[in-house]
Amino acid sequence: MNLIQTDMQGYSEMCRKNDCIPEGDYQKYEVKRGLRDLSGQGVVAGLTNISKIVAFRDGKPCDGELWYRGYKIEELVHRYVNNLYGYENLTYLLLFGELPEEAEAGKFISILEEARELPTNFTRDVIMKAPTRDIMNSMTRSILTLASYDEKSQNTDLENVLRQCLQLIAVFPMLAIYGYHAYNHYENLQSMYIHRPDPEASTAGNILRLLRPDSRYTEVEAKALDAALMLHMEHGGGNNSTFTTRVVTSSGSDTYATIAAAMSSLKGPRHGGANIKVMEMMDDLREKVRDQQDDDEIRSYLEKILDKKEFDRKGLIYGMGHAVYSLSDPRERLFKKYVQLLAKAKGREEDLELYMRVEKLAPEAIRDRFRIYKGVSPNVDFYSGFVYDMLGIPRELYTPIFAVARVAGWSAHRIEEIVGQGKIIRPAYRSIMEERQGSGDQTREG
Ligand SMILES: CC(=O)SCCNC(=O)CCNC(=O)[C@H](O)C(C)(C)COP(=O)(O)OP(=O)(O)OC[C@H]1O[C@@H](n2cnc3c(N)ncnc32)[C@H](O)[C@@H]1OP(=O)(O)O
Ligand SMILES: O=C([O-])CC(=O)C(=O)O
Repeated sequence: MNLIQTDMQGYSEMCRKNDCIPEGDYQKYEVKRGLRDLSGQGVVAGLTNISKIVAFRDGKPCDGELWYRGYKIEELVHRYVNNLYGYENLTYLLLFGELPEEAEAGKFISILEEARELPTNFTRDVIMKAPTRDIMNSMTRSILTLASYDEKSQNTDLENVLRQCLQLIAVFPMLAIYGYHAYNHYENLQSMYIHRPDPEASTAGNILRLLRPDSRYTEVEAKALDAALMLHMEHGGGNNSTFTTRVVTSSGSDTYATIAAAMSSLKGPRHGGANIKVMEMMDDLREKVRDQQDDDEIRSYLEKILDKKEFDRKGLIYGMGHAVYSLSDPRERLFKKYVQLLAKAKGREEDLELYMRVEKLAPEAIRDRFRIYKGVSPNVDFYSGFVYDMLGIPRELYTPIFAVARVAGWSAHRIEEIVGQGKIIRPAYRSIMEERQGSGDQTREG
């Protein structure tokens, strides 16, 4: 161990020297960094019928739009917000392409309820072992281990994959929350309780039920969480975790390995992991900014983040910016309405005011620093952590709750990839390597 540690600095220097690609080479070879051009338009990697994201109209940045299977997200959320089972109805929509009639929705909900069961002793033998604060890792381990309990784990026939996806969708809340309880007990020395899911409750209701010692929650709380799930379920084929799903599916890999890969992508702080980072950043801001009503002081703190002098020194203001959206992220706008309602109900108006100041000041600070051709605005995760906090959900579960929602979108994309019998996804990396021996033909792709 010591030997490994002492040598790391020297090896790192070698990596920095030999892995550095000069910035200008991307322009020279016309390679789009991050597979996107300066205006945020991505390299088109596939076709999908599942959802659509709009950020430009007639070549100009516009307010963002998100559509699931032909329906605007605003319409879907308004339609289902009082239904309590919005997440389940939209899972049906994403997977099968149609909104379910009432009876069909009831049947589908019953299927999910029946599937909400873990193999015998799975909680004791897998979830409780080696507990970790990193619940995304704990869930990923559980997902991979579930394969050992499935006799048809490797079978990629559509019917089997659908069954596996529905089972994973159903048990994701249990993997997340039981993983949290194990961590909270063994690492935080708190009491442990493992509630069984309530067959009469929705996914959102069950998350709150499994989490709380007394299993109680209000209808308003379940509706707010259901709305959060609906907003996080799907975001096109190109987002990092869904693209991972499509890439791994295209190699012919099994459902467990594919979803585990998507989990590993989602947890990154530039993707789904941003929701925890926003909360930590806001804590840091509260500590460092003396007058939280002073815009100049807040702006100066945000600029220090961009200078890598504050917070995690990565230079990022979390919850801001998006790879595709320009003027706005429609999910953030919708979320804000719930935030306002909840903040009033929970007496958190002061916190909300601070969030709204950062929401206004951060895009200005980023715009002044970077040449962002498409504009920068708050994204879906700017407010999501604040909502979860008001619902009493611990931070360790923020990204896992995103995963509970997004596994529906990943499943839809895995199925679309399988039905479409896509080719293996294999883009090229242009090699700028210098040959050191012999002459031979120059290899142009790697
Ligand atoms: C569910 C989701 O995944 S939503 C996104 C959640 N992620 C975050 O909130 C993390 C903070 N935001 C970011 O890191 C970025 O905005 C991303 C990763 C989401 C998108 O990044 P990009 O595609 O590079 O965005 P864009 O092309 O508009 O950025 C232009 C420049 O502004 C920078 N920038 C964009 N957003 C931010 C930000 N929030 N803080 C600091 N710099 C930023 C980019 O790093 C980029 O710099 P570069 O030219 O030196 O590479
Ligand atoms: O689309 C993206 O790049 C990230 C995102 O907002 C999401 O996955 O919901």
